[in-house]
Order: sequence, then C-alpha cells, then structure tokens
Amino acid sequence: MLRVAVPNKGVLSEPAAEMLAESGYRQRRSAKDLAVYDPDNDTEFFYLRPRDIAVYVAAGTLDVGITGRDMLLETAPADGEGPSAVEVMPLGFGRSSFRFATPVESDIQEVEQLAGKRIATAYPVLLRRYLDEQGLKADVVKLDGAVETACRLGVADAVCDVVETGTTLRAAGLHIIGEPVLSSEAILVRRQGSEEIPAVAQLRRRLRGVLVARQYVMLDYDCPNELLERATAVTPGIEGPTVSPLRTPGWSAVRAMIARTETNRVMDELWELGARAILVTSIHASRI
Ligand SMILES: Nc1ncnc2c1ncn2[C@@H]1O[C@H](COP(=O)(O)OP(=O)(O)OP(=O)(O)O)[C@@H](O)[C@H]1O
Ligand SMILES: O=P(O)(O)OC[C@H]1O[C@H](OP(=O)(O)OP(=O)(O)O)[C@H](O)[C@@H]1O
Ligand SMILES: [Mg+2]
Repeated sequence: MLRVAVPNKGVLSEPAAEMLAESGYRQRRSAKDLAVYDPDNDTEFFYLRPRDIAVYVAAGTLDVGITGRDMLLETAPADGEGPSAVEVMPLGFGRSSFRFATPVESDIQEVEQLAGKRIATAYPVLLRRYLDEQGLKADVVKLDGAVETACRLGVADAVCDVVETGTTLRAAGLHIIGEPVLSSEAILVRRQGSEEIPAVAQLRRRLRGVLVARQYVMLDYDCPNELLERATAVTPGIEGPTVSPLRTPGWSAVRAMIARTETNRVMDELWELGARAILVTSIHASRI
C-alpha cells in the first residue's frame, strides 16, 4: 500500500487535494477527515500540517508527501543528524519567495545592514543558514506566524517571511530588501536514499500528466505545404508535430502541443505566415 502525506490546512491544502483528485485518487470529503483510503489505487492519504510532512516522510512512516520547498528545507536535519526527505518534483502551485523586509521608514535598506539587528521569522533554520552563508551575524527572533507585525510591535528590526503578492507586507508598512533568500513552491518529497516503489512511480507519472495538461494546449492548423518548414519550426511539439495531408492538394494539417502561455503569440505568428483554421483545445489528461 502507498501512503501519502497531504497538507491539511493553509494555502497548499486545497490545490494539493485538487491535483491528487485530478490524478485519479480519492480525496477526503470533509476538511475534518484525518485520513482517507483509496481502495482502487490501494493508497492511503494522511492530512497533516505542511510543516510536519517532511518529518514523517524522512522517518519512513509515509512514502511520499506534498509540502512547500521552504518547509522541506526548514525541517531538514543538519548533515549526518538523521534521515531526511528530498524533493522529487515541483508541482507548479503554491509559489512564493522567502524575503527580507523592513519598515519603509527604516534606515535598513540593504541586507548587509542587517548585521547586529533582530530579524523575525517563522523559518529560523532557513534564515540562520542564509545568514551564515552570507557571513552576517544577526539575532533571529522565532515567531509562529503573522511575522509582519513584529517590527511595529518592537520585537524585531526586520522580518524574513513568505511573500506571494506582497499585499501582507504592504499592509504592515514594510518593503522588500535584497534578493530572494529562496524561491518556493509545492513539491513532492520522498525519503532520501529510498528506492522508488512502482506505486510512487505511478503517482509521479500521474502528477506529471496533470502538470502537462495544465501547462500545455493542443494546437491544430492547416498550412500550405511550401510553408510547412517555417510553420513547424514555430510549433515543434514534443517529439515532433503530426503532419497529415489535407484533401485539398498542396495543404497539410498540423497538430502539436504548445505551452499554454504561448498560445496567442504562436497563433498570431502562424496566421502571419499563412496558416489557417488555427484551433486550440485543452488537454484533459496526459502521459508523456
Ligand atoms: N501566500 C502564501 N502564504 C503562505 N504560504 C504560502 C503562500 N504561498 C505559498 N505558500 C507556502 O505554503 C506553505 C505554508 O503553509 P501554511 O501557511 O499553511 O503553513 P504555516 O504558515 O506554518 O501555518 P499557518 O499559516 O496555518 O500558521 C509554505 O510552503 C509556503 O511557501
Ligand atoms: O504576499 P502575500 O500574498 O500577502 O502572502 C504572504 C503572506 O501569507 C502567509 O501568511 P499566512 O496566511 O499563512 O499566515 P501566517 O503568517 O500566520 O503563516 C505568509 O506568511 C505571508 O504573511
Ligand atoms: Mg502560513
């Protein structure tokens, strides 16, 4: 049986369950359920705090889990101090970055100026590691959440926190300084050194199938044969585009996958070239 950890709360919870459901796995009906068994796939899902997921997976209690990259790195034991979990694949949601911020009126405008200051964070391990790498000595103030308020309340001179849209920072009168400490997103994790069992390989293929279906669309168009070289260079597809003859002499039909974000640029380019009947359709599922 495969045992999978899924975030039970927070921003990663819903998209993680959605991606698993799209991958054909049964998910819990109520947010209060702690676990659910999917008999069709002989898989049990455990709903846990994202901060704890890598710990369970590292211990080998669960085969794989979904958590944030920042959470994995925060909970990873120091070198040689017990088993750890490793990233298997990024899942394309829950993107955020981990950044320094200071009050807009503060004198601290560069990371170097953080030396000797108090920095509040809910990710003390990540922050300490980064400060050490940069050779910066500063006091780390560990908080549980709502870190942005720490400066106003006088317990810190700066914060290091998760930023997505920046709305929370702005609302707290803070602004970003320096480069991102880390770029994070939801990831699949497994125990370091563990051999991949077939059920995990299948889960990975299914998740990748969902990612591809989300990131790509199917493009069809008709093209005069003399333009085929140039048109297929715009739409090279994965292995290569399908080209089939049309009943009208001198024309071919072309079919290729393209990145969803490129859709309109590619359609414009093909139209300019002389392609016609350009159609875009969604991909519902895939194995690539
Ligand atoms: N806008 C966002 N806000 C918070 N976390 C985000 C955001 N976008 C992505 N994440 C990711 O979600 C994970 C944090 O999850 P969550 O906020 O549920 O945990 P927590 O902050 O420890 O718990 P809680 O917020 O319930 O106290 C991290 O991996 C983080 O990078
Ligand atoms: O850049 P934004 O789009 O504003 O998102 C980032 C905010 O969201 C998270 O808070 P969360 O809701 O998880 O609360 P917490 O700080 O208590 O963890 C994070 O800690 C930031 O505060
Ligand atoms: Mg949070």
